[in-house]
Amino acid sequence: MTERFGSYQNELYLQGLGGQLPPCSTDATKLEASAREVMAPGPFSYVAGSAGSGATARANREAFDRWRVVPRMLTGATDRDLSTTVLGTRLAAPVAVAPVGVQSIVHPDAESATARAAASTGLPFILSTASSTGIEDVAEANGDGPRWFQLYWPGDADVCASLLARAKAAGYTALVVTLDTWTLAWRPSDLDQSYLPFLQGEGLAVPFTDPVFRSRLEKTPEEDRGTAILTWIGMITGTDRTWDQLPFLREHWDGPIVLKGIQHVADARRAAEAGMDGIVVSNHGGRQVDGAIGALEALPGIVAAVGDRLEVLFDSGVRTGADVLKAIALGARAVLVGRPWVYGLAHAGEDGVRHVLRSLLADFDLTMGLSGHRTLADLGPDSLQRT
Ligand SMILES: Cc1cc2nc3c(=O)[nH]c(=O)nc-3n(C[C@H](O)[C@H](O)[C@H](O)COP(=O)(O)O)c2cc1C
Ligand SMILES: CCCCC(=O)C(=O)O
Repeated sequence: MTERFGSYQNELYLQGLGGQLPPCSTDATKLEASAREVMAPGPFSYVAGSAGSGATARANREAFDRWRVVPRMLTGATDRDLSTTVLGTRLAAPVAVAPVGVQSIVHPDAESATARAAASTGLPFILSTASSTGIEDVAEANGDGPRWFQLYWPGDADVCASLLARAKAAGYTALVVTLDTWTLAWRPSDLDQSYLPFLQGEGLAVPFTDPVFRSRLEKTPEEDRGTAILTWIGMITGTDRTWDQLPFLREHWDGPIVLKGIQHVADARRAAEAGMDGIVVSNHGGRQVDGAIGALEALPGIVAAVGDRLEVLFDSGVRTGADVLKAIALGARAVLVGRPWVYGLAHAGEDGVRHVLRSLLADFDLTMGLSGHRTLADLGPDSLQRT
């Protein structure tokens, strides 16, 4: 499966000849500034914001800057193959669309637009439990595209089992269990505006369409949206989870299971001992623990400790093709990308998401080639230098 992602560069130049400009910047580091212009203040600060002082979000970017690519020449890298297999899913490139909740606050087409854009670029779409579009509706929009399901683990075991059964039946092949957000962090940008996204718009379709969740309510979500939302938030936050509870997930999910939000080597080892199929080294894009290490700083040690026992994925701060290259060179099997495509969604719905994803892939493809790497297997610590 060789795909020329870099050809998007020519496509954009040619479109320019016809007077057509891209729907938003091709530079993900500029998208935040332009998204501020097109988004309402509450949704913008929710998406762009981070925990506390923002130190962790900054550390994520600084961590990428500390590593530099050392290009090689005359390696035959004009013909590249970026494909790989991640969690049993064959992918044209090692990139996935990170789970992001309540996308209806960003664009009315919400998760369906993102799921279509992901499918058309061949990247896995990861549906958040906190989505504004339901499990089955997103699966329909995603069509034949690869899709995984992200779980905020509800305290109510029957509700959890019901969500997992629906996700499985709707063709989501891997389960991504997010551990780092069992309650929301101190997020001053949201608090300054008293803005809680879950209370906006039509509500949360994943639980609202679930028969078991609905059976727990005195009034339906249609009759009393506020109580339904608060009941749901109560179910997915504050529950005391420990390592010994992971077998429950195995009992109810027969595909690959990945733990998202791992930063400590000891936790990575525990995930491997618990028989997990993978982990996502992530600090939730700096949105949870203020003052945490840059996520990329955690990656090499974790790969050294467990890389031969489970698949190590990575997110938090990926913005450019070089960032993808660096994370893969440091041992990640694939990266997840969050905010950049959310800004694409804000600018131009499905087209905006597709543009951001295709731009990242093109940048990655060209950077791979120009630095002399033909396949992902060519990447390793030798490709980088720490500055
Ligand atoms: C607006 C927003 C909502 C998010 N919602 C979820 C979610 O529902 N579930 C989840 O596991 N992670 C969620 N995340 C975290 C992302 O999956 C991912 O870890 C993070 O965005 C990666 O960092 P990046 O934005 O720097 O790429 C959210 C992130 C953002 C920005
Ligand atoms: C409890 C759902 C939290 C959504 C999320 O993950 C985020 O805002 O970062």
